[in-house]
Amino acid sequence: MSARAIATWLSGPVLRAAPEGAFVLREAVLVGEQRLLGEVIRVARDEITIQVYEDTSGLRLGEVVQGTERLLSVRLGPGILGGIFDGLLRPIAFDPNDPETAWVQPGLHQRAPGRFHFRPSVAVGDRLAPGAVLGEVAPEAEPGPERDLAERGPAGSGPADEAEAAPRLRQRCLLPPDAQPGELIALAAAGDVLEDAPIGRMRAADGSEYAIRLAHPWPVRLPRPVAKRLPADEPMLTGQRILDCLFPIARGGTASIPGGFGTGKTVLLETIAKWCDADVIVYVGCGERGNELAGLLAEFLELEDPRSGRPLLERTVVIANTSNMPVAAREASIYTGITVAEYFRDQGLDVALMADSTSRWAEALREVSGRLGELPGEGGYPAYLSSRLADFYERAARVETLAGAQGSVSVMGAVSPPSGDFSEPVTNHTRRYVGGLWALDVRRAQSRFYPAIDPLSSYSNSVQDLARWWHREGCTRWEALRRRFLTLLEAEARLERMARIIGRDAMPAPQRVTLLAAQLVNEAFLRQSAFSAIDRFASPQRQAVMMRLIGRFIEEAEGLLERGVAPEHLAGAPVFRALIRMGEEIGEGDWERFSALDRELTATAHRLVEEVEAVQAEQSEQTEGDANAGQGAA
Ligand SMILES: Nc1ncnc2c1ncn2[C@@H]1O[C@H](COP(=O)(O)OP(=O)(O)OP(=O)(O)O)[C@@H](O)[C@H]1O
Repeated sequence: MSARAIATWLSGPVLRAAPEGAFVLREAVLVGEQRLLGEVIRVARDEITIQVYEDTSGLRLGEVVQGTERLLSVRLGPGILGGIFDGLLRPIAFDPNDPETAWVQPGLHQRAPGRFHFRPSVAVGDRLAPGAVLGEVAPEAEPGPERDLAERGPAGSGPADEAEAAPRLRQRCLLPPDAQPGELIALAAAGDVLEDAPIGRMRAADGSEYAIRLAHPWPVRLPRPVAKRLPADEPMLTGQRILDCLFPIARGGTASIPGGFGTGKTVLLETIAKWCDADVIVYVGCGERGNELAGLLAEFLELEDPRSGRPLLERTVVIANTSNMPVAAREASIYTGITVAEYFRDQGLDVALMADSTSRWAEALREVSGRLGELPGEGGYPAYLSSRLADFYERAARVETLAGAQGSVSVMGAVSPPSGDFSEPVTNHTRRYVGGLWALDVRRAQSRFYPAIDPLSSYSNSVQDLARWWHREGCTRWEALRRRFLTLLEAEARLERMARIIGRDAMPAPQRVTLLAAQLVNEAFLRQSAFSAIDRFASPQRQAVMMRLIGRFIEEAEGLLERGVAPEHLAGAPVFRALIRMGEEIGEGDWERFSALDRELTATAHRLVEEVEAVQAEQSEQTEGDANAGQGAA
């Protein structure tokens, strides 16, 4: 019999209750007649404290709190993919064409079990370990050919311009990771089944039997077990040049995106969600404005998956907890998001999780902590803020699953520091747990330079590991060019100050070359509009070609300087303008135009040298003539 308790104190989403029976920490509870979902967050001898994840406005003292004898869990199953949920994985009503639901509506009911086509890959009599693959699952409506995700195309192969859509992706059904190992004693034949209906039976070593289903519950705060963690040595490609080439993260890596108001956090996360080379996208909208999220959902509904030609939403899970939804549920949405991501990872998939914004989650922690009367730490946040952030980011990894497949969860979290102050606690603590920092700069955003990532305060810890990948892909100079670009950008920051004082023209020629090269790196490479039809995505091949071309320009500019060509001559040449515009104008696969640009650069360099040599020859002829004339006169 589950325990019950009587509410004795209420404050917003937090309540205290006198227990009648034993509760355990993190147990899910149902509060009051409305059976609002809550979680036990503190257990004392004669009092339990509960955080309620739903609107508590109607609650009164004396309400009954019913224990459930299980930890706060979500039901994971194939029906999640393509869905839009609240923080507790209940479906959210959203249809942009229906004015009633065009606004994100909080979910009130549990997800109804979906019907799926199950094709077993094991047989009765097989001995199965936890996490074993039982078979494949496809949507009932579309039993046609599916795409096996293990057979996915080359990494970052870019948008599919072929008109025909690839088959829908195929999911796998697993024995839950906490199931008892044993023998499969019954199994349904291939056919359509409800997610919740038994598809077979297992007999454990102790003789006990249990049913297996397509869906299984999992406690959100408990990381799902894996066989082992693998080194993160493959990039998580985003299609954004500044990220993939200057501040890359690995599959299974983490990045934080701190940025002041309106600097482009949401657009950047959305762009990555659309173009990154993950199999499954989990997008957690945590405490963001409802209309912003509704806009994102409407866009996702329409968006075609560049990899398959199918709707992007089909391989996306959106977990939305807008600012008008109960504040405590932000915590649930973060843990639910990462649990869902791990569920797909365990099927041998690469998952990218975007959380926008972790600051709203931290604010929720602060609010709940305040109501609990806990001693406030830095910035009013609870002392455990740092460990909560660590718990979240540490669940990102590239792993070998229990079934022996490889999968990964990469996590990218936006941080919204008040007044853009990066020394505030959430930004500061997050920095300690992430492998990459993509710092958004207000000045860049104000000058509409997007993505507004500041190359001087951003970093990546994975450069050396990923350089080997670029090398294997044929871009052997990736690391050297990356270093060159960053050195130029640093030098530019120093020289700009001097240029403002004495004027650019008064600077020595080598410094003017540095400024010119840095201008090209910025304008041709780092600037990349999320809304440009051609440039919103760049494949690694296109990034490598552009990187090499800019590298060539820098070498030519330096070589020309030695031959006496002033940088202004190069800046005035049509090839410089063409290079600046190449991202906007030369699309994927148009390698011939890039080669033509390369040839034009060589031709321009020759022409400029010839011109200078002609002038120099003319000058020396003139000097000689003057000297002869002088001698004659003497
Ligand atoms: N990569 C980009 N390409 C083109 N435009 C961009 C890009 N990033 C941001 N913008 C422009 O900047 C505006 C603000 O961006 P966004 O809403 O993402 O900022 P934010 O940091 O999420 O804001 P908030 O602090 O309100 O959450 C966008 O509406 C868009 O016009």
